[in-house]
Amino acid sequence: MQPHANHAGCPFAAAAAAAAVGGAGGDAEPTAAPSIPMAPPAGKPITLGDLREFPADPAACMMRLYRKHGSLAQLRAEDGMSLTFVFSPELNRTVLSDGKRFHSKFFAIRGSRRSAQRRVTSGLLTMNGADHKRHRRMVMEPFSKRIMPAYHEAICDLTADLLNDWTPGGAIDLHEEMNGYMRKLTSAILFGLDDPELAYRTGEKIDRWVHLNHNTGLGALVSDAGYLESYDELLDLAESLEGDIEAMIKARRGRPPGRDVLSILIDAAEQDPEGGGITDSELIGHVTLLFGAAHLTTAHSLTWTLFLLAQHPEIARTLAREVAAGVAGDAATPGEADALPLLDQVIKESMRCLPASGYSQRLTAETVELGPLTLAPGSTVIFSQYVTHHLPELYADPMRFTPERWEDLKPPSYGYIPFGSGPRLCLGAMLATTVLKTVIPSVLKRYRLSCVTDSTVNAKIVSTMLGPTTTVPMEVHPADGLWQHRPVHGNVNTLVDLSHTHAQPLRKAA
Ligand code: HEM
Repeated sequence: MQPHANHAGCPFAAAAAAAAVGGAGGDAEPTAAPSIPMAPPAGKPITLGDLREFPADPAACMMRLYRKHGSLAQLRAEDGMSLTFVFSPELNRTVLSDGKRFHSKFFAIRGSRRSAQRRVTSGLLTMNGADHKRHRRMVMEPFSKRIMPAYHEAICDLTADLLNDWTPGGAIDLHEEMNGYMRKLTSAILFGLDDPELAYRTGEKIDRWVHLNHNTGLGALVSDAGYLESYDELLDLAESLEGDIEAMIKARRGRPPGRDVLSILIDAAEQDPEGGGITDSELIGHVTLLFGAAHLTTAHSLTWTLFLLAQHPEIARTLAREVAAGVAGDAATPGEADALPLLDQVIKESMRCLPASGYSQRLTAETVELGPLTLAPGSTVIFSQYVTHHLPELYADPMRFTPERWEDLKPPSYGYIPFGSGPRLCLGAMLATTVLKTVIPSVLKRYRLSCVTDSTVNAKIVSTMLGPTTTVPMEVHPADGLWQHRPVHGNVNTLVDLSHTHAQPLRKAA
């Protein structure tokens, strides 16, 4: 049993924070233990401290390190274990574009070699080099542009169901609504619409499994004896999950090709021009990863975008007008959505201010010199969307939600990375953008949302994903254009500046 192990550079890296602190393990190259310095070596961007500061509050910890050291920083513990952070576009490029020296590693808990846990964690993120390249080409297939219309139909149907359940004058927890919506949508897109209940149940299991991976990782980190129990539960759940997905693979093989991701993947694997295809256990790993990668990231992005609109009434009102003028039916067609400039700016700005993927990480595959730092093989290097997106040299007044900045802003490459960049660029970016560009206009066509006065909205980067840790209470009103700013409490105010937003001017009305 190996609950302490390594992690992936992905929003799905459920136990990533814990694993990052756990350091190299699993089947990684061992990290050489450097001698223990009593004070940081002079001239090096090193802070000596407790590595648990990082998972305790990743955004605050990274911001502290950035303020102290600038774009390269290392947090080093007394025992010599360290986490190295890069924040600038140039250093992001160094780390993200070089898959040979900077490996992705799936999150900690891989299970023993023949366990179901090992197989469900055998997705793209455990692969590097030629293996990753070959599998990525096959896994890419269901996310190509020509397949998007099939998903758009499912997105519209489920959006209509969601919005039919809201009533003007009623209240919702936006966080819960968006999570539930994305669980249904991800299940439908991945596993098909012909057995939505089985698809949804499997989705629920994957969610639970992701959650347990995180808890088990953290439990191991803080030496909580309870983690052993959750580790057993995790292994049981992995077996049950594997059984469900195996049954679905078997059922798909007996049928004409379907339009869900699983069917397209089975097909792509059978036609792999290089031969080799995808084994069933690799398929199980890919599908589990895809679910985890898609669900919470997109749900958080939806929640943050609608929350930020409710906090910025001028922008919401102008966007609602743009939508009313540019969308003929209840839901925007892809063509209509692409012709809404403010919608595009709002989504870009929301993913800049509150990026659903707050950081990701790599492991050095060999000794690497990074500025004045020498990193031994197996060292953890973290890059952060949250910090890079708040660099004042890239984004004026970075704490403010200002969609109109995107009218003429062209950040340098690797300076705006909500979906990562380089050889591991998010495969679902187009799908996630289609979801955002369909759901947001549909909500605005039917409703106006306002935050509940004096409610508390807290947020944190958990398992690499920046999402709410509380409810996000909203009042639902008819689409009457009367958007109002209602202040909220909570630490979301430390992540994005929500003060005086009602007075914020919008330079150009749509
Ligand atoms: C708003 C929603 C999303 C965000 C913010 C997001 C973000 C990211 C980021 C930052 C990475 C790169 C991680 C790294 O370099 O370590 C990534 C990778 C990935 N994402 Fe997404 N993602 C989203 C939605 C999706 C969806 C909908 C899917 C698929 C259904 C998906 C599938 C993947 C996969 C498979 C990878 C790994 C690619 C590889 O290693 O080659 N993501 N995502």
